[in-house]
Amino acid sequence: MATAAISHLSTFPNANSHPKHNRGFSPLSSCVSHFPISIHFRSSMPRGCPVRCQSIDTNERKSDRNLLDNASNLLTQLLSGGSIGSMPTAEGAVTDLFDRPLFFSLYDWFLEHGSVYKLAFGPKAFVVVSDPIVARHILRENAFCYDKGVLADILEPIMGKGLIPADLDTWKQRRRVIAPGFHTSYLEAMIKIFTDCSERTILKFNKLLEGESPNDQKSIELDLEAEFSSLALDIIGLGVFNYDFGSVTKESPVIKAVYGTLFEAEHRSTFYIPYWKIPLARWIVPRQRKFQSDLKIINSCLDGLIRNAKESRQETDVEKLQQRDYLNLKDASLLRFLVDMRGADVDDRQLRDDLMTMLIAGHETTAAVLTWAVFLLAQNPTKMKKAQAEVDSVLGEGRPTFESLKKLQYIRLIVIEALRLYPQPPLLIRRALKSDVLPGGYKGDKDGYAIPAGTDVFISVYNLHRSPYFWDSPNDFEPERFMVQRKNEDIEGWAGFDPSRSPGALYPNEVISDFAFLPFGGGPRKCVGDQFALMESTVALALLLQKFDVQLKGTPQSVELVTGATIHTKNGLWCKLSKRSNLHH
Ligand code: HEM
Repeated sequence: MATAAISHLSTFPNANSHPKHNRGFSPLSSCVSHFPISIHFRSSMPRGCPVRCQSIDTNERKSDRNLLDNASNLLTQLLSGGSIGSMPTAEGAVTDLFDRPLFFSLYDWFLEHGSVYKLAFGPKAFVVVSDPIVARHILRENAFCYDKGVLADILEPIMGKGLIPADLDTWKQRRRVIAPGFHTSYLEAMIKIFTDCSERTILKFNKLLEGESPNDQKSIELDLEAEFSSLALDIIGLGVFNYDFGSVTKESPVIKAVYGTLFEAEHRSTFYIPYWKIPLARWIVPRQRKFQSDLKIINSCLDGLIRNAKESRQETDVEKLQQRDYLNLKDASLLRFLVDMRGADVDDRQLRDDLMTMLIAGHETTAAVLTWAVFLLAQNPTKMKKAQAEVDSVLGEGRPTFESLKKLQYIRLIVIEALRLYPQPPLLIRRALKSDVLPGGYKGDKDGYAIPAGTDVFISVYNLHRSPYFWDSPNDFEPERFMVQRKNEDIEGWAGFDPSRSPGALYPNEVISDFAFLPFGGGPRKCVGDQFALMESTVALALLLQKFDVQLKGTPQSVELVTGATIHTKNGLWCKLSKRSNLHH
């Protein structure tokens, strides 16, 4: 049996001032919970473990166990958690949850207990999955045996019946209508929007550089996480409902309301008691009153946009809609598509839920990808230079197009590698609607593991992406790893990496890797915006590197991680930005 297997994908032959830090909000206000979790686990990273989470000595942890942990495990055995099958159990863990982000602890227990284990947590137990074969079973093969569990409860007040929390009937209906909206001509038109918005950000940086002391100023210090957040907000507004937040350059009540809502989503995902469900809480608790008022501001903005789109409706068949001349349309947005589609009439409330869901789902996730890509590149100057050389040779000083994106292979792989090391969200959440038998997975029980209806499952994408069984040097930043093809010969039930399973794919995905790489989930609930987000990140990163050299302001260790759902920094990604010294156009 091979111990370590395959980490590589082949080349793709066919692939030819953010509210949180500078607008007077709390540092958490930018931290969108795309898919939040109902356990409080916000914390800083362990000292000396900034980027790479290594396993902590098990004995040391066991001796640290305290009463709380033991009591919690006893409870788990006595109550519902004890009824979850025969799998290994991670015990004595509760204190770990408070010291650092949950996904770090889940990684250590994965190495200790294997790729399917039970996490005893007070009266509840969760099954933690870190194996591609088991993930494939839950997400694809038996997908409709699971729903989103606690996630849906938290998101419903914000997203209503949008795709992420929607019940199965609504989901089926809306997914069929929304997914075709992300067709190729739409994505090509979006590249122009990604470029326009990125250029606005770059102009701002240039102005800051030339600003106060035009002669001396060689570099500026900036929180790039905040800047990426503004950029991603502007892009999602234009792409989804043709609304320019203009947040790169200004503040507005709507922008503040968006961040307020995101802040509340994160708060809810990390707070034990859902006090907001108590009658009258929404009127009495000040932060709940603020949340209601933020929602009202966003909703009335979205309602206005829906009204306008409906007034100018031109009803057309889907095929005709996809053939429109997107590059020259004044409004190429998804809202236009959804409103104009023949036979897809929905009430305004549903449309608003759809838009809100995409606004939230597509904003901080993409900002996080850019943040970690820069964080990783800044620590690897040779790779940064290699990326810049690619941008110079493909783009020169020009703007990206769909064609040039195909040639920016290294930039695309940097984006992908950033998503491997920092998946957003690091955990996928499911609840079993019926009893099920999970496969044992690699090195697991051959008979699998029976779980009863109601079992909460975490698929740890973080563990999958850093699994020593499926990746070489799993904690290293190696975008090149995706360019080497190797076949799996040793792991039964896992098909290995094979790009021919997804011909023409610009980016490695879960099909090519047979669920070892899951940045956008998989199966029927897979992200609808994956190509949008990947192209957006590629364009923004390419344009940044075209113009600037980036260094971290402090040490990598000083960048502390926190997570509500996306992995983000505690105090911003402070960088030094200077104009490229090696421009050779
Ligand atoms: C890098 C950026 C992004 C990442 C990492 C990401 C990740 C994900 C993941 C992992 C899921 C599956 C969740 C699950 O199975 O529980 C998902 C679902 C979803 N994402 Fe994204 N996403 C990103 C960007 C976007 C964008 C730009 C949009 C829209 C414009 C979007 C819209 C959605 C929607 C609507 C769903 C729910 C799909 C369904 O249940 O049918 N996402 N995303």
